[in-house]
Amino acid sequence: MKYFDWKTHFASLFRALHEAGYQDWTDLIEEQLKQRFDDNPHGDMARWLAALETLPARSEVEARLDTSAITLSSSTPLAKQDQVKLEKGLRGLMPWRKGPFQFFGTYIDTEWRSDWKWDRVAPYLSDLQGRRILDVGCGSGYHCWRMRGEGAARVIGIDPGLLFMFQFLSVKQYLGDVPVDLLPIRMEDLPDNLEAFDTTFSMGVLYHRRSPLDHLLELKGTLRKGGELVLETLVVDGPEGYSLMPEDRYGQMRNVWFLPSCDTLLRWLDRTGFRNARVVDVTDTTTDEQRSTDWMRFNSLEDFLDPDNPSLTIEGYPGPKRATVIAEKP
Ligand SMILES: Nc1ncnc2c1ncn2[C@@H]1O[C@H](C[S@+](CC[C@H]([NH3+])C(=O)[O-])CC(=O)[O-])[C@@H](O)[C@H]1O
Repeated sequence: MKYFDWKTHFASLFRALHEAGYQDWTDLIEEQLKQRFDDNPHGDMARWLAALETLPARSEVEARLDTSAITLSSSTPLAKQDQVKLEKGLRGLMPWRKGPFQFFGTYIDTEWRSDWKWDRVAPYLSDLQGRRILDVGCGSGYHCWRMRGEGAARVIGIDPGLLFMFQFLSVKQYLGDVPVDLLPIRMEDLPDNLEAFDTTFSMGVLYHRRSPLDHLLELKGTLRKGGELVLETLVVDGPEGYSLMPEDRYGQMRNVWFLPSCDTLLRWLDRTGFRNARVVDVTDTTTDEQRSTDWMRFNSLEDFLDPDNPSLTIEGYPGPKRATVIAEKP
């Protein structure tokens, strides 16, 4: 079994947390990472590590973090055998869901056009320059890179999906010591009331939580006073107070619990102590934004909608519509 040297990998994050006075938090994360990587390693980890190691070394890498595809380039062209290695390594990290990315000319057309979500959210954010940011449920870290591209001082993404972490590392290993990290942990694993972040994002996570109000309270606890919450989630049409709980799956997704109306969502934010909550965007998710590609060959949104009426999910619920809400912690 190949060993992932997580202590070395996360050393600069641990150092930064320690310097910021978060020693308890560091100890807690170290314990969780030890469990994930040493005590109970995922069965595919050796394969993912091998894929990562297959990626060819490159010098003088330049990154563009402010364009629709996170783009890595270098001044010297890739030799033929390195091109083969690059393709093999990146293919070894499939399925690629959140992106897109561009690795030295190889474009990863991910299942999701995550850049479209970013374009909907970004115009409404407080300036990210110099901010400390938490991105809960960050997937491959695509949006974490975009946040850094907007000048964030430190970005921490958390997501329990380990393949996402290896996809994230495929970018990060070319960039050296950048203050952007992805921790493979869940929101519930963070200490309560960290009050450490200027902006916390939770995009695409609330409907996966059985207890959405507790999720909002947990998010509030991560923010400093005056910090900003950016919440994006599935919503349904309906009056204040209304929310849909699917009988079982929603659009074939398991673990979908509450889909509130926008007004209900605003009330939830108000009742959990946020201020100035406002809906800044509501958009139907289309099969142009979420679809199967050469880099994610499983079924996608088109297969999860009613073939006779694509405005409904295959289970007969209203099709996916997502709202973005911004609010402050008083
Ligand atoms: N308890 C949890 N704690 C942390 N993460 C979780 C938890 N439960 C699920 N996740 C993670 O939240 C992400 C939700 S996807 C949104 C990605 C990105 N934010 C996007 O907006 O494109 C949306 C979707 O696929 O439905 C997944 O990567 C989960 O592993």
